[in-house]
Amino acid sequence: MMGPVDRFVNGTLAEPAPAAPIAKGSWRLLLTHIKPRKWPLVAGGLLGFVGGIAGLAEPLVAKSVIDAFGSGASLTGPILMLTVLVLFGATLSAAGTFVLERTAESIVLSARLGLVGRMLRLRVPDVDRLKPGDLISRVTADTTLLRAVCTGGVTNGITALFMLAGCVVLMGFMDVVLLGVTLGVLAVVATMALFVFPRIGRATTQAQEALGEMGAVLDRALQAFRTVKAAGAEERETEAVRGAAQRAWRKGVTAAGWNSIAGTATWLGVQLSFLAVLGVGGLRVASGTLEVSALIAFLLYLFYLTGPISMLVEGATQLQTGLAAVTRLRQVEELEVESLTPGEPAAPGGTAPAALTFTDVRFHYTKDRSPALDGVSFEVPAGSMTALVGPSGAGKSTMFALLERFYEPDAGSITLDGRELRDIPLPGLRAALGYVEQDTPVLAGSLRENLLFGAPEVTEDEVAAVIARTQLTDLVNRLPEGLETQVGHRGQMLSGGERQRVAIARALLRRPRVLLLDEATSQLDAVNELRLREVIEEVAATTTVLVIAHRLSTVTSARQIVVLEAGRVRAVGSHAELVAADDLYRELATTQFVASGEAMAGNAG
Ligand SMILES: Nc1ncnc2c1ncn2[C@@H]1O[C@H](COP(=O)(O)OP(=O)(O)OP(=O)(O)O)[C@@H](O)[C@H]1O
Repeated sequence: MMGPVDRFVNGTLAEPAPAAPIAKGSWRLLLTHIKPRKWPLVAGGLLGFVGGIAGLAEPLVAKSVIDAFGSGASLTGPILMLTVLVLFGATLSAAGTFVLERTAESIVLSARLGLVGRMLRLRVPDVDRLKPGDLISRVTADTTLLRAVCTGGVTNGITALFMLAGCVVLMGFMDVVLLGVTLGVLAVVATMALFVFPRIGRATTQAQEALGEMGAVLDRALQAFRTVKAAGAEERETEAVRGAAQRAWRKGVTAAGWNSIAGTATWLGVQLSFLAVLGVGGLRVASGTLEVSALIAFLLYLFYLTGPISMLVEGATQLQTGLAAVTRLRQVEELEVESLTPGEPAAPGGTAPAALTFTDVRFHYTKDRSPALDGVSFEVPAGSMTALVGPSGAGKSTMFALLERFYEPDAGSITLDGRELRDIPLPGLRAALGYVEQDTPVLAGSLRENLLFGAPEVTEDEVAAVIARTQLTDLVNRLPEGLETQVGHRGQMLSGGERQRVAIARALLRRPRVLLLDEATSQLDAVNELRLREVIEEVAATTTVLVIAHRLSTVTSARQIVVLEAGRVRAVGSHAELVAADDLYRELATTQFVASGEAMAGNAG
């Protein structure tokens, strides 16, 4: 069966689809991240604000120091006060910055934990569609963008709004007409900003998407590291990563361009207001309706306004960046996750072998493709071995995927000991099934970690018993550090046969009621072949075994063999019966099963 990684290994990377617009729900999602930490954010903002006001008072105190020079009064008092004010302002500002940054880090952490918590519980069809590298970049890079929105976006924005409001009120006291002129000019600038901000958001989303693509290409190259080298594809893969990196750069530059337009427009707005106020104010002074001092004070306020307006623009920009990130987080957060709360055991019977039945099971991966399973019915009796055989693409792995409920059938019924699979809580169902995949069944880490992967609580005695059952004792004795030996990325340090038996041992340690075994297609040497056969036969004596068989030695030891072709059951029977009665089976047995013709003839006879 094709895994999610394979799906992205084909072909070169296409240009990403245009960035999804920032959806309305993103605002809500941004708030849900920020809301639980609103008080620390307010506290940090307030500390910074008060620190800033203390800074504003410094010139006044400095003035009294200078006045004291002139009048010959003692300097100690004013200097002491100035020192206290400087220290006070600096301490408050530093504390404010720290509280803000810490809160922002906490928001990033909780967004990451939330995503990570969902990631491994996503449903298989969704992960088939998404690229692993892109998912990783959502957890790492996109969450980081939330930091800026919390520190700059929210707090700067709120502080600036306060300052702006204060300033506008004071300007209104000075002269309402001039305030009208100022606001008129600024309104034009604000309208322009409304045009620019969504573009900053869109460019940021595209930059993040390109970054995700870069992660995806890197991931596929590292997953298939040996293949990349063997195929001499280093340069092409590097080029693909480079392409994605450059796309991220281009979009980053676009965002920077819009950013600078927003900044310049702000500056221009204030300058234009200044000219307009100077013109209108000059006329009013000339006509005697305004005092010169009021005009000067008004102009000073106008310059003071530059600060909060710039902060506001910066805040709005950062808000757009945060929204872009949140939009990408939201795409993952909206995916359904599997319910993994521990449920009742799969069915009464503890670890006793279970029977399986498929009744008229139909299943499509996608609606535009022909069905992978098209009315499949057969039974797997408890406590014996059933082999599934059929040409490539017949639907064998799909059956395992439906049994594990990675996908749900479109129609028909699958039961475990008479109980519909969909009525069994997922953890219980998966605990009842031991699943050995065909590819990469061994993970990086020690041999012990690999064995205990699905059952961390088993005893040493159980581990020893399963090692003996799966004929791994020699291997463990041979390895320099026994069970503690590191097996390398995907178990590279073990042979194919050993990997398969380690995976079987891992599945058995969960004491499954049915073992689903997707046999490796690779050729094993005679010793490993014999061992595998003995292990499977031994397991089948006490557990139900359903095996996707690629070896003659396996099919000949199966109680029954189910022949699949193009999603349908073609025949069911023993090896001898099928060799006699089914053309396809005979052909598979002579040409496809991994074994010599002599063995086949001998077994068939
Ligand atoms: N995740 C998937 N998404 C879409 N189509 C898929 C997916 N997995 C398998 N298929 C398709 O479904 C059909 C059955 O595939 P399946 O992997 O079950 O075959 P198989 O009998 O196990 O083949 P093989 O022996 O080569 O592993 C094939 O046509 C395959 O291309």
